[in-house]
Amino acid sequence: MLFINPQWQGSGITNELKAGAETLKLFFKDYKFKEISLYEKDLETHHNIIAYNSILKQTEFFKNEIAERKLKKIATIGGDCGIEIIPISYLNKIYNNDLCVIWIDAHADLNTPESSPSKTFHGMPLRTLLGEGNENIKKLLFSTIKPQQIGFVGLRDLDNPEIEYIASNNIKSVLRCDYSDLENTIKSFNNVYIHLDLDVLDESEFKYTMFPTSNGFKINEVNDLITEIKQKSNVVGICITESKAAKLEQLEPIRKILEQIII
Ligand SMILES: NC(=[NH2+])NCCC[C@H](N)C(=O)O
Repeated sequence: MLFINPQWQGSGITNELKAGAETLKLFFKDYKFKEISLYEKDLETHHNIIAYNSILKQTEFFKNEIAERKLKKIATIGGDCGIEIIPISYLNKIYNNDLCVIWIDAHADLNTPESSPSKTFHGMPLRTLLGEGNENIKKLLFSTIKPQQIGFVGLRDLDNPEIEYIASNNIKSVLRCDYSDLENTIKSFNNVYIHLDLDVLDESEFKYTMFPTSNGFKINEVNDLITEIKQKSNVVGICITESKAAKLEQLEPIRKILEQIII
């Protein structure tokens, strides 16, 4: 099942990811997808999270859409990375924690509301999934994950508390975009979830993200990695986030990657 979740409120005060999701809807117009409704009121900061009430509501919308279907696989297009807390916690629950989460991203998204420098929720979803963060948001999770379930690929813009969390919890983090570096982590589980934030790509390859930066991966490298993970393991979930491309032609260079969403 393919979901399009245009949640942008987790990325801060501009709604460029909403336009990004509109473009992605056009890109995927021939596929059957379900769009998650937006709730764009209540954008004030509470509990150290920008647009707190709106994020709570959107998370609830997504949760309800997933809870009423008996899905074994979930594919999602964002929106911001904050949407991940629902499909990952759902799949982790139905596969009894036998789920490896491969997080291909320039950012670790491991902030708590207190440690976050920006107070934007898209920097917090993984820490939330690990069971820390805002209580009301945590109540919406289907389950929580453990640090050993995570494999980071391509982190290059971290906050100090994230660096400390990764080190003290011994989380696997590789800097090359190469399956062999991840093989042992993936093979410890029977099921895999792939998270792809498009900002892991080098800005010269794709710049339509909220944080385009240099020293990123090439489109082909990321596409090959996803292909290999799909060939060698049971991918039960995938999500692609943070595109603000406002025109279809801006998505053309990443067509192959976007088509990987079909699992
Ligand atoms: N999903 C993202 N693009 N996250 C960016 C997070 C940036 C920064 N680490 C923060 O927490 O504010």
